Amino acid sequence: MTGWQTLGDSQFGWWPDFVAEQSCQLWQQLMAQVTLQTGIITVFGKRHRIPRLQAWFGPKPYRYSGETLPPQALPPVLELLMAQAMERAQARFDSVLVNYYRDGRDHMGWHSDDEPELGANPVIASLSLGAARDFDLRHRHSKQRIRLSLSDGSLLVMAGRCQHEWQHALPKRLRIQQPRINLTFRNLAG
Ligand SMILES: O=C(O)CCC(=O)C(=O)O
Ligand SMILES: [Fe+2]
Repeated sequence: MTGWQTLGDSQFGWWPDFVAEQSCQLWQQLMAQVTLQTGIITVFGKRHRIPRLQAWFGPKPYRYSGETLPPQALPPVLELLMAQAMERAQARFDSVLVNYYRDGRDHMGWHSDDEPELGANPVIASLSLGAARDFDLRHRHSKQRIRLSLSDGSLLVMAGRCQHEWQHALPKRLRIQQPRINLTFRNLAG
């Protein structure tokens, strides 16, 4: 399944070979141009280290679970990838959240990207490099589940009412020892 697919009022786009050039070259450019940070979230008044590293680039701050990442200009490699992602997704992006999963212990829990600053029906493009990881989708009401494998060089786009109808997660995979980079392109400008 390559290209767009509609499920209810949600659209999913999938391009497994989105990265045409050498993905290891891209990996090296990202590592040279991006400073990764340990994120901290506050849950019930307690501060926790998030189970991955991250970096935020865009004209506005990014707020999540009591933490704020300041605005930061995109480095050249991310400007280029963002332009390519906009063309593919047929959408406008101005920001990117970089997630770095050091190994299969790093993960991301169930959530929707439904922060008000993303707008009503945000288009989010997710580019993956490195170790392939399972990506789970769960319908909020029917509880239907879909599992994708986000492979090296792939682009997944979530559009339409995706963030209302579905939650997603990147589960732990303890056998995986290689790292993975994920870039999620978003639009905060409105
Ligand atoms: O790493 C992934 O594929 C998921 C990232 C994600 O859901 C997010 O940044 O909101
Ligand atoms: Fe997400």
